[in-house]
Amino acid sequence: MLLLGSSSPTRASILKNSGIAFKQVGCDFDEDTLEYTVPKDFVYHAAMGKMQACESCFGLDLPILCADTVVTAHGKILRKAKDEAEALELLKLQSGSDVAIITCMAYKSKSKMFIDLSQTVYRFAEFDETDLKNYIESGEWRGKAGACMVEGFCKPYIKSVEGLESCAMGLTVEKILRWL
Ligand SMILES: Nc1nc2c(ncn2[C@@H]2O[C@H](COP(=O)(O)OP(=O)(O)OP(=O)(O)O)[C@@H](O)[C@H]2O)c(=O)[nH]1
Repeated sequence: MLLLGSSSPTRASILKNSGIAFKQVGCDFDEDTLEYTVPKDFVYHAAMGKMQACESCFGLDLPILCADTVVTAHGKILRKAKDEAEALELLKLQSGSDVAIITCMAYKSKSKMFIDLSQTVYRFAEFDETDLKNYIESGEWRGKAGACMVEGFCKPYIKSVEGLESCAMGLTVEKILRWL
């Protein structure tokens, strides 16, 4: 049993589908306090910040797992959109572009700690305007880095992929299975 220090429904479903026993708890860490502009630095410090916050709340009686994910396109860090206009802007940056989705995970127990920083690179075709409009109206983009949904809206537009889909969705579960 581990503590998933995350409010992410996607991360919870990834663990559930992989058969890993967990309890989901929230941890209070404000990523907006981070000023890193290099995507890998950002996700690393965000994941470590979440881990520190969780450990100070819950201790290590159960191992803790935290993670952070960003999308990058055209050298920009794309985080979660606040509203429809921002979601459209972030998705237009990804349309017809190469996009890297970077996830850093931190796992800590009383006896060991693992950190994994992985990325999955997609080459997307141009998003269809009507499809994009319907996706924005659906609200499915909410709570997702870059408003991106590789298993949903983005899937038909994938021209090539290098890396794991689980990493792109926010939890590189294949790595976690080796840690447990
Ligand atoms: N379903 C889905 N979720 C995605 C995808 N890409 C990123 N995400 C989610 O986008 C969110 C990235 O924001 P984070 O700040 O890392 O995590 P969060 O959702 O705020 O949750 P915390 O772990 O509590 O910080 C995570 O919930 C990821 O699971 C995707 O392609 N599909």
